[in-house]
Amino acid sequence: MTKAAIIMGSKSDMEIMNNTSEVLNKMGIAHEVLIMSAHRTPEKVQDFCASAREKGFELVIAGAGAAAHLPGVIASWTTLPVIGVPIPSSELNGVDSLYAIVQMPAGIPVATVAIGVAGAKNAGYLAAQILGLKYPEIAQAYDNYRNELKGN
Ligand SMILES: Nc1c(C(=O)O)ncn1[C@@H]1O[C@H](COP(=O)(O)O)[C@@H](O)[C@H]1O
Repeated sequence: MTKAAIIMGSKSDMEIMNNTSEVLNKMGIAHEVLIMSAHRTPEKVQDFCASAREKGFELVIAGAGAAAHLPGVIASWTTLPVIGVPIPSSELNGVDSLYAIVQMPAGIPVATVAIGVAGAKNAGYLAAQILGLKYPEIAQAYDNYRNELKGN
């Protein structure tokens, strides 16, 4: 059953956010990949958030670049946990998106990971750690991965 949503502000973010998909697949986490923008398609964001929990989503990973309001806006519309991935898509190379995503006001958190590919991968692993609290098979997949790392 689908547990996570990967959302990005533009299809131009896909190359980086594919890294999150790959990790979720490796961890056995069924997910949907969606494109929507707090700036360009605000109603789509609101509609998604309004029904996300009842559709079975348990966690949202949101990637955006430049003035990256998307993760914070999603966090404002839903109480599901939101992980934010800063995308280096502008002249400021993702520092703009990092600051936009990480500097949420108290009370409305977005769990912010590093800029770019490393952050996109870590968003997937963090999702596995969170969902692993409920699903033993996901916890096991993440443990297996960590044990693989020790072999390198
Ligand atoms: N930060 C946002 C939002 C948003 O926050 O709602 N919507 C699109 N974007 C970002 O704009 C960048 C450029 O997008 P285009 O390549 O489509 O011009 C992308 O990195 C996207 O995430």
